[in-house]
Amino acid sequence: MSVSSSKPIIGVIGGSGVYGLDALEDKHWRTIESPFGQPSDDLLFGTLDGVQMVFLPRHGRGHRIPPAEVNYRANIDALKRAGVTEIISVSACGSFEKELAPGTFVIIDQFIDRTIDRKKSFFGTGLVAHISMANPVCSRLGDKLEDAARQVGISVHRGGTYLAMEGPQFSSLAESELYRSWGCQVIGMTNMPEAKLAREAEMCYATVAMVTDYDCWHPDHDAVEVLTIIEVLMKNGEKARSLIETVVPVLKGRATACSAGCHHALDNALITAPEARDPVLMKKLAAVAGRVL
Ligand SMILES: CSC[C@H]1O[C@H](OP(=O)(O)O)[C@H](O)[C@@H]1O
Ligand SMILES: Nc1ncnc2[nH]cnc12
Repeated sequence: MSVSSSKPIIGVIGGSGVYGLDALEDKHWRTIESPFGQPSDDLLFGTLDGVQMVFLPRHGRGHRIPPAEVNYRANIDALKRAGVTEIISVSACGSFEKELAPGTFVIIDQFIDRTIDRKKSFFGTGLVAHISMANPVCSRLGDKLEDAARQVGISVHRGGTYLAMEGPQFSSLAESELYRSWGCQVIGMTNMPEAKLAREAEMCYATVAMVTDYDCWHPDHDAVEVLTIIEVLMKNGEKARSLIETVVPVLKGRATACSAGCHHALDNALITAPEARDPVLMKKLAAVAGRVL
């Protein structure tokens, strides 16, 4: 069945402090295997307002996995195998702007990828693909998230560039100042290559970046500390939950493929001649790229 004729299945990737989704009905955890290795955890299946939902804790339950060791390919592949059509990434971030105070939710529209040691593509030797990342997130999903956030009274900022750093250490003052001078709004360690892989897998992807701190550039914050971040996240938990509960019923109305083109990202992306394609890699790509193989 093509995405356009199937019902939306909403995936939520929970970042730091978000390890479950209490609002789901008929919840059950299920292991999904991926040829790309082990996902961060089992996937939590359930429904919300009649919509099928799949939740994945990015760092695993108990926060076992650091940002650079998350198997982003296995996570996205597993969500695709579970039938997910749109992904909402809920992520903690530091802020580079005074106006984006802790507690603000930023609906990201751009990324700068400064991660260095992560597998960034499902494709490779034997099947090469080049997708567009000019507009790296789904604007349709972003619109719905913005509306829902406003509806439930969240302090929300639409648009912003997320600098993805390697971590796990927080940035130095010089790095923080550099990223500010580049015009970035927020910083985190996880949304790359996650967003690239979601695009390759033809899934809508949008990030709700929850500001937890001002990073180290801010005169009042000479250091970023995990305890402060978690404290802010816990305070935001309720807001994040009501955002999800409000946006999901709106998303269930989609009757055709994503109007922003996410579900057809691989149209015209494969460059390897059919006779030169590696059958082993093609088999691995059955879920991610099956529509065009
Ligand atoms: C716990 S602070 C640093 C940690 O939090 C963010 O994770 P996530 O994006 O999964 O919410 C940040 O990217 C770091 O991985
Ligand atoms: N200041 C920061 N830098 C990187 N990742 C973060 N996650 C939350 N706050 C962060």
